[in-house]
Amino acid sequence: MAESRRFSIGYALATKKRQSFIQPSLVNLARERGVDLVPIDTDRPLLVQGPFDCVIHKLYGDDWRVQLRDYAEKNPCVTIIDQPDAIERLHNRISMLQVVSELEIPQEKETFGIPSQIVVYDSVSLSDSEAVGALRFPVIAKPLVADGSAKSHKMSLVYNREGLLKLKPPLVLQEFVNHGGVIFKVYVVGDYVTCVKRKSLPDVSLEKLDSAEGSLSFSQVSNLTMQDRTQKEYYESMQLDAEMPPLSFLTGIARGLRRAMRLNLFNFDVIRDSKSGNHYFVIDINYFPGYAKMPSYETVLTDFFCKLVEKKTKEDDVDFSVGGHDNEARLSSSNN
Ligand SMILES: Nc1ncnc2c1ncn2[C@@H]1O[C@H](COP(=O)(O)OP(=O)(O)OP(=O)(O)O)[C@@H](O)[C@H]1O
Ligand SMILES: O=P(O)(O)O[C@H]1[C@H](OP(=O)(O)O)[C@@H](OP(=O)(O)O)[C@@H](O)[C@@H](O)[C@@H]1OP(=O)(O)O
Ligand SMILES: [Mg+2]
Ligand SMILES: [Mg+2]
Repeated sequence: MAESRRFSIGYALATKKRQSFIQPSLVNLARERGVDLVPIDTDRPLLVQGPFDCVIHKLYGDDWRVQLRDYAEKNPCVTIIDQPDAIERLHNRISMLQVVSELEIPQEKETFGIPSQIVVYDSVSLSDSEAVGALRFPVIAKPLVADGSAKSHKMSLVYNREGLLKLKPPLVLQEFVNHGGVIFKVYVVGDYVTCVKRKSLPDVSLEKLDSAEGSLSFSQVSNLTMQDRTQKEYYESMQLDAEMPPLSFLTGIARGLRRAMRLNLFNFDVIRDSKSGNHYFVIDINYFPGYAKMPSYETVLTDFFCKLVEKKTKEDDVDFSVGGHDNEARLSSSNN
């Protein structure tokens, strides 16, 4: 990167996300390496802001989509990370995991899939034996829409049919898989992939299943803050000895997902089936997750920003903007 040339990356993030992601340590490191991180004021039209070399964003709603589309049309050289249409797939818990089922990756020692699940659109279907008949209890009831609201993270562990009746569709009923209480969060930043362990829901024994009544509500069990994670109980209650899945296995899934979804910034949650030991389930994919909780996030993100702007200067002829059609080619070329 030429020393005199500086690059500007605009970020459009909700307040909570801005507070966690835009840390001085990230801003300073990026600045030292020639990249200025510039806030986008969401109360003013995007079109009058900038100039930017690149825009990163995590905002919901049609207004933002329209603004981005207009901006990209007028600024075709600005790289938009990521395309709203591609992000949209992650706002529905069925389309989110569909992409996992469609991945064609040779599976050897370690195998993966998604838990059995059905979508329920109305309360009548909750008492319909045919609709729920094929599911094995316990199940997790998840709101169908994953739109970033607190409501979209409210889940219930349901032990039996009775427990289904008080739920509020539209929702996804997904079979609960015993997995030893540990979840693997796989973070993807462009072609960088890393995995961390977090605490998850404990296994449900057959005795518990027989004796438990109805359902149990919970929300974001694995999304603890930095402060929470330094607490003694967190480490004590977690099986720190749980072995990580091989990184090459997770990287294979990550690359497949990145290519299929045409996304650069996401993470996915993986659990290991206690019954088999080398079969894994992908249970959730999140756009622009809590990267500040990822080890060395400043370096990883700054490397990604630098690669983006370097590539942009080298490949000005490749369209990576909203509505562009060359993403696939560009993603594959950076996967090497
Ligand atoms: N099928 C499953 N089997 C066992 N545990 C599960 C299953 N699905 C979800 N869980 C547990 O419930 C938690 C929440 O589920 P999920 O990750 O789908 O919700 P979320 O609100 O989208 O989470 P995030 O905060 O990662 O966005 C998981 O982290 C895991 O502990
Ligand atoms: O800040 P946001 O609202 O984007 O919260 C996201 C949260 O990140 P945070 O840790 O920065 O809060 C993520 O945590 P990790 O997977 O990394 O643990 C994950 O829970 C996403 O599902 C959340 O996105 P949402 O689904 O609500 O849009
Ligand atoms: Mg999750
Ligand atoms: Mg999620």
